[in-house]
Amino acid sequence: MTAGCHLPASGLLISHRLSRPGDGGSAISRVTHVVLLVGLWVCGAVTSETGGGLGTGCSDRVRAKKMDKIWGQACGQLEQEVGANNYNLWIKPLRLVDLKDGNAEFAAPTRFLSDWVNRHFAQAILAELDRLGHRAERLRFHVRPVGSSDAAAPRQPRSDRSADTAAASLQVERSADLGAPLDPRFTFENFVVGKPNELAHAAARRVGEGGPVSFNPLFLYGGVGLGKTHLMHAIAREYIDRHPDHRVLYLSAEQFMYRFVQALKEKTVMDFKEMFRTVNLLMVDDVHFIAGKNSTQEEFFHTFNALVDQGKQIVISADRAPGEIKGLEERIKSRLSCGLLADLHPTTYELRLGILQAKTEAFRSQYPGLEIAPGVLEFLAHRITSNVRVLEGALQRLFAFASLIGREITLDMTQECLTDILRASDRRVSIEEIQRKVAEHYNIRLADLIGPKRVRTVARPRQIAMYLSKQLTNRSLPEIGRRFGGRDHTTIMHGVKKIEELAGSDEGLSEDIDLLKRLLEA
Ligand SMILES: Nc1ncnc2c1ncn2[C@@H]1O[C@H](COP(=O)(O)OP(=O)(O)OP(=O)(O)O)[C@@H](O)[C@H]1O
Repeated sequence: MTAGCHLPASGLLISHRLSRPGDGGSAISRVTHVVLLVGLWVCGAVTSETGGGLGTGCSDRVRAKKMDKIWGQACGQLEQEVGANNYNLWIKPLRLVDLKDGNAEFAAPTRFLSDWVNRHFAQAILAELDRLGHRAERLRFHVRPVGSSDAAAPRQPRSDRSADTAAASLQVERSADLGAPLDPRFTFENFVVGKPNELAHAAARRVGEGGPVSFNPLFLYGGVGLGKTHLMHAIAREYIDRHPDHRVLYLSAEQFMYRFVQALKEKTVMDFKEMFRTVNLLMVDDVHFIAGKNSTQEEFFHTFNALVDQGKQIVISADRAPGEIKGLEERIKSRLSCGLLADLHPTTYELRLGILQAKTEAFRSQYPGLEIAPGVLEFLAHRITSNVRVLEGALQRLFAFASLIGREITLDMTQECLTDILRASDRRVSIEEIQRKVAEHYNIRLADLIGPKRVRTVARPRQIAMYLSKQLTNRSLPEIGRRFGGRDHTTIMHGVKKIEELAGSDEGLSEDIDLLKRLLEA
């Protein structure tokens, strides 16, 4: 997809060239990370600059009527296809103004909305127009308040247009009442709680309730696919349900930067600030993205402070703790660490099994009548330890495969159908498993292995576990340190080096390590 901006005489025209259906994955299926944007910013700034008619006269009025009719026909089907929330939030505010030269031209209330539609719904819209016999290659957007003027209306005086801008703002704002286009699966009810995520889950629930702010920000962090986004969506959903009149802004740090840079370019920084500083709940995903991006960090810092000063809640997610994000300014690290840091730890066997059982229940309604043999879920929970996304994908594949061939899911089928996933998982072992195996092997308590005891009988196995964690996982030294009772990364480095040295001269130790590796990789 390519996008470009042109400035025709009548106003800002954003044009986007789209790949046709079949060129790539479905646009809708890619909508996983969602922004619920309830904002005045883009509306006010862009529309006041860019309102304007497409032309006047009788033929324009006829065309406008025709376009309304076509769009009316398309909308019914689109609503079904993208769901009521997405439809109300993103598609309903559009108005079709022309179909010509391979372009489907729309009036859109804000540039943000047009960008979003273009990224996520263009293929659905083009396909629907095609189905109705109006083939177009791409969408183009005239950014202006949709309700203010149609294709036939003359350009309005500036004072009238500002009233329309307010109307458009309201339209976008009201759409929040309809609910956010959040992933419907990412709810608290669907989140399986276990030891590794219980703190993060409890804190997320508290924020979702929207009571008095007790920790600000809530900082959720953890490795890939462990449920950060799931919890963020669940918070947003719960919060909106309980406070339909509040303003929630949920976006990735990348989007924050993009919006900020755009505001700088368009000299709309004040609107940007206004939008971010008037929300009740700000949620920023993947904050590590702004590391090293100085002016974005600066703006983020001020936004953050302004909201905290007003007692507004902030929720942040990242792949690691603030102190471990390289390139993040110290003052931001310190602000982010002021609230509650909730770590989503790697899953345990019990949690994985619980998640598999819950997902199996959900799949049963999708694949009625499919049986799953005893032991299959236990096998998967034991073998696939990398992350929940992979686990979920494996189960989905199994169900799809079994339903195709119409047979019960057995252990043999599982091994055959998931060879690649199992092989890839074999290479990944969790630090927790390493610790457990090492503790078992040396017959010491797991708590001692992780704890502060310095006696040799505990300290040496601990170093072996550190060494194996470095060798068999892709965790960084600080991450390993965290899982060894919050030890500093230099301690881990020292432990790893010590074992490397000793293994060269101590045959018994080297055999022990080989045996442990084989056990862990079995
Ligand atoms: N405890 C859980 N219960 C149920 N499903 C879970 C749980 N943890 C993760 N999942 C599921 O695993 C998948 C991956 O989770 P999610 O996208 O939230 O991970 P993430 O931590 O945001 O990963 P990334 O860092 O890659 O963005 C989702 O489908 C989510 O629903």
